[in-house]
Amino acid sequence: MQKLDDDTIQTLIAAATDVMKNAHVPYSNFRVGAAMLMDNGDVITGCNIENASFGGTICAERSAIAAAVSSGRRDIRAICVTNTTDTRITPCGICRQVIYEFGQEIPVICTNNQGDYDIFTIDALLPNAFVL
Ligand SMILES: O=c1ccn([C@H]2C[C@H](O)[C@@H](CO)O2)c(=O)[nH]1
Ligand SMILES: [Zn+2]
Repeated sequence: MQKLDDDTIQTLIAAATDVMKNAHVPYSNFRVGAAMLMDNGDVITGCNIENASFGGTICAERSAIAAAVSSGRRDIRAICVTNTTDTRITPCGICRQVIYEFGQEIPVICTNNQGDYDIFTIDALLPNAFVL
């Protein structure tokens, strides 16, 4: 896995934490924030967006990826995901598949409300991923 320096990790945690304020979570009240480091150094964020039709909910990770790809950027160097609890959450199965689409070596920084984190490659989180 490519080494991520601690400054970069802290920047991503801060951005993921900040974007949680925008989460639309009237059903679960569970805020999630994602922040991605792009190849050019930009940080692109996303929050979860819930829907009355629960299956229409978009996770923070896919929200960030949709924002990046829609603006023509798809070189994801790392993705950080955080939440407001003391659990270091990992991306759901759908998000793992979507992250994998943009690179099997992408580091996923999984953090909690204390700033504790674990880092896994997406390949480790989604072994034997589906590919076309
Ligand atoms: O990695 C995750 C896991 C869950 N959620 C969201 C979806 C839903 O709004 C809420 C509860 O599942 O958390 C994310 O955004 N990312
Ligand atoms: Zn998800």
